[in-house]
Amino acid sequence: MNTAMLRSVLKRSSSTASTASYLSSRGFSSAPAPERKVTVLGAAGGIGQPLSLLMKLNPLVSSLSLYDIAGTPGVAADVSHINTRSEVKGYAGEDQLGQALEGSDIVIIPAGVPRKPGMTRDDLFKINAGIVKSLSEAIAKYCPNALVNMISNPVNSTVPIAAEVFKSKGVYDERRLFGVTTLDVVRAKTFYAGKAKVNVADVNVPVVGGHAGITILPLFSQASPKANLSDEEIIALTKRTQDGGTEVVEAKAGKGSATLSMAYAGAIFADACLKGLNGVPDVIECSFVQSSVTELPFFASKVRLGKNGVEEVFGLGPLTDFEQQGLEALKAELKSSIEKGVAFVHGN
Ligand SMILES: NC(=O)C1=CN([C@@H]2O[C@H](COP(=O)(O)OP(=O)(O)OC[C@H]3O[C@@H](n4cnc5c(N)ncnc54)[C@H](O)[C@@H]3O)[C@@H](O)[C@H]2O)C=CC1
Ligand SMILES: O=C([O-])CC(=O)C(=O)O
Repeated sequence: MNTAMLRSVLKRSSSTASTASYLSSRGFSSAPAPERKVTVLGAAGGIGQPLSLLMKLNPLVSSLSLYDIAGTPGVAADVSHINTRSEVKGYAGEDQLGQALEGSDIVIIPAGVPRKPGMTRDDLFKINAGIVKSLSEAIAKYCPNALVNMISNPVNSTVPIAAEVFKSKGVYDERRLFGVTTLDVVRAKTFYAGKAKVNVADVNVPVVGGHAGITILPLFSQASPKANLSDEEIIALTKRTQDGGTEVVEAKAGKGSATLSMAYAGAIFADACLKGLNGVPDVIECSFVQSSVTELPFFASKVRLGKNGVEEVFGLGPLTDFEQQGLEALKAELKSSIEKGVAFVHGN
């Protein structure tokens, strides 16, 4: 995939018309893009490898730093031969983590264990909470101003863990911490396009709430282009979006969870963050961020990305009765996942 092809892929998947028009009419190919360092933590993993590939294809990246506990020299050597803008460096093991992070504008975190059939995302907490805590401590030390894109599950808890670590180190800026929920949006768009028989490239669907089971709430009433779907079809689409991760976990039958679609979604979200940092106007994506949209301290909704990360958190807009019920139903689980993350950092 050359730069033009990548741009066309990103254009097609953009959640906003303005982002799409930026890509088509105001791309950085003619004007030099600023230097940007992107670091992937967990770069040798199932998500990390294809995500590193996609970030290597992104012309907005000048330096690509690939870190894992092992295996990164090979991934970095491989990816580094691709003839695109960024310079690639691989770092393996904790003593190289500082170097990997220093000067990062964006840190993407797909480090941690994935689900096996029968597990919930919360079952990953035991292992991943500790991984995310120690990586967040390193980010606080080496690149406290970076935008953090949290992919590691359970996102509903790992984002609050990172927030508490950053607070404890005195570097928390709520505008710079994101739970990556883009895969929920990617799925909602795909499933909606199939059911509504519309061109998937034209589809937009906001997905709000969190990133696990019923906390994933797609707002199909706000989907565009409009389609005349029955209540039963909307219920089925909602359930399929909520269970999208489990669908992949079961199909992989013990060999992990979504990696390729997640790498794609992670690349879309990081690209949006880069554009925001670079001052591109009206870059809007859904993300799990600190929020006052509901009474919960973190919540996924549409956000506007800018030079400092989150510039604006959008409200939910008008909801149908079905969506309103879904919103009320998700709150208890999301609240307890957030509290579990906070409690983990404070040792209780
Ligand atoms: N937010 C989302 O929508 C999604 C999140 N995920 C989550 O992403 C995570 C990663 O999934 P996969 O890539 O499939 O798993 P994987 O097991 O294939 O890769 C994880 C990588 O993390 C590395 N790692 C472990 N501890 C580390 C540490 N302390 N520092 C740096 N790297 C470390 C491992 O060495 C491995 O290379 C899982 O928690 C999974 O549940 C997966 C799909 C979607
Ligand atoms: O389902 C999982 O465990 C991985 C994930 O978050 C997703 O695919 O949405």
